[in-house]
Amino acid sequence: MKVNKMILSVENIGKSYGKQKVLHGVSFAIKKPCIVALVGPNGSGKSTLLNIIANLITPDVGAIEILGQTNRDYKVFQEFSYMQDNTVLYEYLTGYDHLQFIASVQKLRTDDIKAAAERIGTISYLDKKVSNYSLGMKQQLLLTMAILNKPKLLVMDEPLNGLDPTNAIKVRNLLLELVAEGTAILLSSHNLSEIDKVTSDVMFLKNGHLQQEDLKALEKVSYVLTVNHPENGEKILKEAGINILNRKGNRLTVTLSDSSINRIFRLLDDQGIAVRDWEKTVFGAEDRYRTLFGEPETAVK
Ligand SMILES: Nc1ncnc2c1ncn2[C@@H]1O[C@H](COP(=O)(O)OP(=O)(O)OP(=O)(O)O)[C@@H](O)[C@H]1O
Repeated sequence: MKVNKMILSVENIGKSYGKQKVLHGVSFAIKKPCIVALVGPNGSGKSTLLNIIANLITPDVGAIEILGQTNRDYKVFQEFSYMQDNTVLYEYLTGYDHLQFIASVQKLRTDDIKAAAERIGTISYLDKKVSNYSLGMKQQLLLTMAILNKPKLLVMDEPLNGLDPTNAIKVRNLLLELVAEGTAILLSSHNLSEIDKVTSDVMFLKNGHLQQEDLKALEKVSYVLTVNHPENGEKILKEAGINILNRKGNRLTVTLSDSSINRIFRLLDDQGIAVRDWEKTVFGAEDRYRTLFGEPETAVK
């Protein structure tokens, strides 16, 4: 019988730098090709965790397995890839030099370099030195390096950094294509609206503790209604059991689980309250981040 191997297993990882405890008992698993996002404020330990997974940092406690093998076994690197930030690039080498180095260490073919570079769109500038690359070109070279070995697990530190909207769309599409081809992706990002577009599976790192959530399960639809009598409107909706998130000026924010917006319009209309405008929003990664980390709300217009 064929036993399906876990793609990534992170078990009880703890790490301190001197007296500062950065990660506490972090555990999670990725069982199938999908995109999982790691989110947390600056200094929350995201890079430390990714570096531990890639065996660049040794944890104080805990164990990592990639495709059923310990991450200390060099063989896992044939099926694993880690895209770090552009500080790992050598300015005085060309893009091709970087790819050739990986290909020779991993015993890949020259054809693999060409295929990866064509796929990402780096082929036209591979013979230029990295010192001549823009931020976006460096990011694309890092991506080409990351997919060269057709990894089963791809870990990415801020892959959406420094990309213009056109390239951000390309990278998003690439990530979704890779998942369809059987790659599991763990990525850290500060770009919460980009995360919302590729996954609802988000892990939040807060004070070294990990909280894994499926945002789809938490998804709430809310409506901001502009009404002529907000106080009365709030009272009527509350009495009808509708959850009012807040009232600011003449705007009421209501969250809906099973009630329909038409019921709300009817309730208000029956009492002579006019809805002058309304806007629908869906609870996403950014809203969850604010709930957890208390970021200030966007100013109400
Ligand atoms: N080598 C090190 N020695 C001492 N402290 C370190 C070291 N590396 C990281 N730290 C500290 O550990 C904490 C977590 O850092 P880490 O870089 O993992 O966070 P991060 O979430 O990736 O941050 P950012 O979003 O800013 O990249 C920070 O307080 C940082 O100062």
